[in-house]
Amino acid sequence: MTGINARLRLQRPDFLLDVDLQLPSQGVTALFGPSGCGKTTCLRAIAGLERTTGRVEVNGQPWQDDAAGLWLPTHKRQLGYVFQEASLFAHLNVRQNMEYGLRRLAPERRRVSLDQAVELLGLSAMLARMPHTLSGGERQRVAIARALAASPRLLLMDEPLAALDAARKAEVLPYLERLQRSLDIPMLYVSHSPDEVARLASHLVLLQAGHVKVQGPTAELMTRLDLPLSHGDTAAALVQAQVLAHDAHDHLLSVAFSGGRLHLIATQQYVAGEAVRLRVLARDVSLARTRATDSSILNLLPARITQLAEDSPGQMLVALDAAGTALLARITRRSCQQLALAVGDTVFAQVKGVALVD
Ligand SMILES: Nc1ncnc2c1ncn2[C@@H]1O[C@H](COP(=O)(O)OP(=O)(O)OP(=O)(O)O)[C@@H](O)[C@H]1O
Repeated sequence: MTGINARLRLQRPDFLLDVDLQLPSQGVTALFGPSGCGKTTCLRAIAGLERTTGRVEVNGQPWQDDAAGLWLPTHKRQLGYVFQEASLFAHLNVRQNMEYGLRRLAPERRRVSLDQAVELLGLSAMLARMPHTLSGGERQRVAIARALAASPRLLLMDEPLAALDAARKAEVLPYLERLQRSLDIPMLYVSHSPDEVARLASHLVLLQAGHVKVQGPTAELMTRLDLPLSHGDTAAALVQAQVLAHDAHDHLLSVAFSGGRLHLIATQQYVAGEAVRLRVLARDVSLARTRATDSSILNLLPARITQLAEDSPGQMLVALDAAGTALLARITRRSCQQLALAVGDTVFAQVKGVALVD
């Protein structure tokens, strides 16, 4: 069976983990939830670092099956584990650190070469450097490359960016995005950051007090008003679109998606037909009853209201359906009342800002 299936149960004095995870065989799945909900425990249990009852199967390979009396120790599970802090060997340089991870790996099990890992994480210029001479972000890139070079069948990442400052995070994130595009190794990624989840994960598991609250495609769960990701300043919708044209003079990229056309500023060149993923923040979307013709806003989309909910005092969230693509708008309660918005109404979504995700 393909995919990752993990049925895990662990009773601690004050905590019960009881989850049944069914994750896709490719791409990044984010494990998201409040502190103490069991994210790290899940990862450790899948890695065999924590003994739980249940069953773990990774793309057809059983790692644990209580019914069959099977429990593989961690070193027999072909996995990579990246922690918050890169735990590199201080006395080994970058190349030696990476080679260390390969000692146990039989040549026939190699699916990612050392060179490929070096290339993917942009490490070629620092192979001879010692860990203490690297920045936090560089150390973390080495730790990820080391985990990859061991050719894992599953890459487990426990808040790999959490110990980095904003600038270093911004430096490492593109490498992670590249990994999920270039490799077919599934990744399970623990994060507290809605921004990271939106940028990296195609699938999402929301954990709450040791249980799965919901699991499914990220784009879908991010726009459900009954779930936490749709609230707050980072609330956003993900839009799958196709490049129509790129105007190099105005740096304006025009894309098409199910709900119509969007225009955004992009300095990089894009080719017509290219698939792009966009993020539209709820706070960048306002609503109008009629199609404004004298607005500076280029992006105006007809959409149907599917849900309304209070976000914070005085603020409302409006979930929209733009011909099959979910969008979110955050507007004031006053505007909502003045426009007398109700579920089922057709409105015009004025989109002030659109960001390219990859
Ligand atoms: N070694 C341990 N012994 C006993 N209880 C533990 C142990 N490790 C974690 N716990 C408890 O198990 C629960 C789940 O912890 P876990 O670290 O998996 O949560 P988390 O979602 O990863 O949290 P955070 O986001 O803060 O890292 C918590 O109540 C925690 O206090």
